[in-house]
Amino acid sequence: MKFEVLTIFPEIIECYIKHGVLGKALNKGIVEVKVYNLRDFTSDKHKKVDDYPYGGGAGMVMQIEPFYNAIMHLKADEKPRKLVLLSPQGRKFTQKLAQKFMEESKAMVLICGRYEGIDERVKAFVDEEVSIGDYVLSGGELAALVIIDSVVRLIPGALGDELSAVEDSFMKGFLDYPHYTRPEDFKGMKVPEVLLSGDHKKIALWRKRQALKNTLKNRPDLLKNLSPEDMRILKELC
Ligand SMILES: OB(O)c1ccc2cc[nH]c2c1
Repeated sequence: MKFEVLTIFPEIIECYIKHGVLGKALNKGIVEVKVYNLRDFTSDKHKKVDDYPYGGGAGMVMQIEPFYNAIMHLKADEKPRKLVLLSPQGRKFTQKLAQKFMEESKAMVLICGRYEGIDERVKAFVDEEVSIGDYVLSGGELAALVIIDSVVRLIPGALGDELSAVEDSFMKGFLDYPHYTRPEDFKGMKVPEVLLSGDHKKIALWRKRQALKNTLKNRPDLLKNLSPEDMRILKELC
């Protein structure tokens, strides 16, 4: 899987991808990330990427030319790639969309805007417009990193423990169960006895009950299409 990121702050992307799961996946050659500075695709000596909005209003708007030049540069190799614009107006990014991107795209271009937005005409050159959530961000770089991180975790072999990709919350349709590790007693805060019991059946049931309890409390919207067994457990909790 190859990601090509268009941004005016390449260091934001380059710094993050060196660490953790992404760093390991890069070292394994499972994923490649190339970052392009939009300022390298400008034609003036000041490497200008924004200008005042037509029609007036506060802030600056990113100009189309650097985006267009960068996209044409990438497309010159005529290889297929999905072009995704990160934008507050985009469709909501979900685990399901991450799975779709991983399954359908060998290469993705993640286009990061900043300022008050980008020239609307850029959208004529992209395939999708995606938002990671309903909150104000300073730019698309964080959204691009969220997409890269969540898609890479789904690539077979990207994680040391394949199970953790399946165990990650949202994959199962509800939130994760609580996790504990040593020490067993921290200032009187003890690890639940069941986790020390060695009874894997009991532990699995406890974890499922806790996951459903957390989901019911914080994200009841996720509680759809439960199995009859999960529904039975949920009813016990209500
Ligand atoms: O909601 B988002 O995912 C998002 C994406 C890109 C930009 C650029 C400026 N604010 C943004 C927000």
